[in-house]
Amino acid sequence: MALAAARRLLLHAGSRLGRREAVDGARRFANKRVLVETEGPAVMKLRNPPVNSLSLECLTEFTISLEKLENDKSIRGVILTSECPGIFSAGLDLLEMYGRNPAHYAEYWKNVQELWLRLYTSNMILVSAINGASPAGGCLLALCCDYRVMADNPKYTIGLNESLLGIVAPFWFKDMYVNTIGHREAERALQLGTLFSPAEALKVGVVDEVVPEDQVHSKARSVMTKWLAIPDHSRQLTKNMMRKATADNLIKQREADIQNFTSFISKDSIQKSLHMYLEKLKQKKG
Ligand SMILES: CC/C=C\CCC/C=C/C(=O)SCCNC(=O)CCNC(=O)[C@H](O)C(C)(C)COP(=O)(O)OP(=O)(O)OC[C@H]1O[C@@H](n2cnc3c(N)ncnc32)[C@H](O)[C@@H]1OP(=O)(O)O
Repeated sequence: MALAAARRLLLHAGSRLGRREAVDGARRFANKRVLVETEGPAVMKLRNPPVNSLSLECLTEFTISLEKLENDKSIRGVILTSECPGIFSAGLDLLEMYGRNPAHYAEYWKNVQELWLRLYTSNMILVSAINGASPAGGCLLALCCDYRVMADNPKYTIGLNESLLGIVAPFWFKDMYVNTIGHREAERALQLGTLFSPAEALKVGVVDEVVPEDQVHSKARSVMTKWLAIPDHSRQLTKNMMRKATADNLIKQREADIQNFTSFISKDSIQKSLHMYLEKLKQKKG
C-alpha cells in the first residue's frame, strides 16, 4: 500500500520534472536513478551508483520512465545505457533479496516482473549500448532489447551468472536466454553461470555487435536509425509474434512465480549463500 502511494508520488513528481525541463528547452526528464533524453533518438541512462543495482526504487523509476516513453507517441525507439563508469548494471539488488521479510521479497519480485514484462513486450525499438559489466539482471535488461551493442573491453562481462550465487535464474530469464542463444548454449551457460567476455558474448550471440568503447553510443545510434526505417506496424506485429508466447508464459503464472521466489529466497540455505556472496564482494575490495 505504502509502495503504491510512493509510486503515484514518483509518477507525479516525474511528470512535473519532465514538464519543467522541457520548458528549459532540453528535451529530457529525469528522476533520481534514471535520466531520459528525448532529443534525437531517446536515450535512457541508468544512474544508480556505484553499480546500477536494480533496487526497488530504481526498478520503480525505470518502469515509470518506460511507461512515460510508451505513452509519448512521438518516441519510437530508445537506447538503453548507463551513466556509471564501467558498469551497465550489476543486476538485481542483492540487498533487496537478503535479510528482508517475505512481504518485501514478494513486493520486490512483483516489480522485477513488471519491469521485465514492460521491457520485453515494448512496442518501441530498444537498443542497448552496453558500456560496462552486465551480470544477471543487467544481462536481463540487455536481453530484452531488440539489438545489443557492447563495448570491447575484456574487463566487462555479461551473462546470467545466478548459479554462481547459489540461486537459480527463473524460468522466464531462462526462456529469454534460450530464445537468444539457443537451448544448448543456454543450458551450459546457465549451469556454469558463465560471464562472457565481449568477444565470447558475440560468438555465442548474447550480443549482436562489439565495438571499441568510444564508439558504443554512436554505433547504437546508427543501429537505431536503421531500425527506425522499418514501418512501425509491421515491426511491432513481428516483434509481438516472436515474443508473445514467452511473455504469456509468465503472465499466466505471475502469482505462483512470486510465491515461488518468496519461498525460495527465504530459505536459510539460500540466505546463507547470498551472505557468502556478499562477503566475497566485500573481500574483493581487500
Ligand atoms: C526462484 C528464483 C530465485 C532467484 C532469482 C534471482 C535472480 C537474480 C538476479 C540477479 O541479478 S542477482 C545479482 C547478480 N549480480 C552479480 O552477481 C554482480 C555482483 N557484483 C559484481 O560482480 C561487481 O560488483 C561488479 C558489478 C562487477 C562491479 O565491480 P566493482 O569492482 O566495480 O564494484 P564492487 O564489487 O566493489 O561493488 C561496489 C559496491 O556495490 C555492491 N554491489 C555490487 N553488486 C551488487 C548487487 N547486485 N546488489 C547490491 N549491491 C551490489 C558491492 O557489494 C559494493 O558494496 P560496498 O561498497 O558496500 O562494499
